[in-house]
Amino acid sequence: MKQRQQSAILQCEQVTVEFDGFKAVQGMNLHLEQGELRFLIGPNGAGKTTILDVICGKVKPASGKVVFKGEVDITRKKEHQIAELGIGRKFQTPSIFPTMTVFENLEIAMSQNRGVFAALRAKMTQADRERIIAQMVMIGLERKADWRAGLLSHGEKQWLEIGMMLLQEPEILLLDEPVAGMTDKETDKTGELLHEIAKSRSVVVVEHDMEFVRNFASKVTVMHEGKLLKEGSMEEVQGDDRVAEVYLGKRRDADVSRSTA
Ligand SMILES: Nc1ncnc2c1ncn2[C@@H]1O[C@H](COP(=O)(O)OP(=O)(O)OP(=O)(O)O)[C@@H](O)[C@H]1O
Repeated sequence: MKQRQQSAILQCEQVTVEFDGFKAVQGMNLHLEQGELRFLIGPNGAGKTTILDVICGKVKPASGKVVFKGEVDITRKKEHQIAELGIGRKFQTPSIFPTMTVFENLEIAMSQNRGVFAALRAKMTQADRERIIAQMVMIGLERKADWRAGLLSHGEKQWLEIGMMLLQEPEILLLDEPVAGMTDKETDKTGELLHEIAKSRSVVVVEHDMEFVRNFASKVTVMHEGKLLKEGSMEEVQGDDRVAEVYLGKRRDADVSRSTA
C-alpha cells in the first residue's frame, strides 16, 4: 500500500463536489501512477468532467483532497498554480491561434514557459527550433509546419493543441474526449499518440467512444452517479455486471434498438 502511494503521481482522496446541494461527485478516489494512461468512462452525468475540473483547480471540492506526487496538496491551489506545478488540461474545443502557422503556435506555447517578457526578448535558439520540430514529428504535423492552424482538419487541430501542451512539459495531461468528431483514422492516430505521450508522462482521458477505449486502454476507471463503480482492465470492466447494467448495457440496448428499428 505504502509502495503504491509513493509511486502515485496523483491521488484524489474521498473527493466530493456539490453544486447547490447536488452531489456531482461523492467520495471519489483516483490513484494515478507515473507514466500511466488512464481512461475515465461512465454514463452522462457520472461526474467525469467534474473530477478533471477538481484536479486542475477549476472546481473546488466540498471535501476530500487531491495530492500531487505524494506530497503537494493541490486541493486549494489556484488553476494557474496547478498548471505551473505540471498538470495540463485540454478542453474539447482547441485553443489554438488559427491565423498563425503550426510552427508559430508551437513557438508561442514553448515560450510561455519562460514568462511573457522573457518570451518577447528571447531569440529562438537552434535547440528550441529542434524541440519544436521534434514535437511536430510526434504529432504528425511536420509537413504542415507553415500551414495556418485554422486550415488544419479537426483532428490535426487537436494534435496541435496537444503538442502545444507538451512543450510546456506537464507531468500529467488531462484530456476531455480527445477523439470526439475525429475520423476513424484520426482516432487511431490519437490512440497511438497517447501511448507515445504516456511513455514519459501520465495521462487521464475522459472518453465516451467505447471502441477507442477498447482499442487503446490498459486501465479503465468507471464512474457512476459521482462515485467510483469499477476499476481494472477493459476486460474486467466489461465483465462486471454492475458496469454492464449502468453503462455498457444501456449502450448495448440502444444499439439493439437501433439495429432492429
Ligand atoms: N457547474 C455546474 N453546476 C451545476 N451542476 C453541474 C455543474 N457541472 C456539472 N454539473 C452536474 O454534475 C453532474 C456531473 O457532471 P459531469 O459533467 O461531471 O458529468 P460527466 O460524467 O462528465 O458527463 P458527460 O459524459 O455527459 O460529460 C451532472 O449531473 C451535471 O449536470
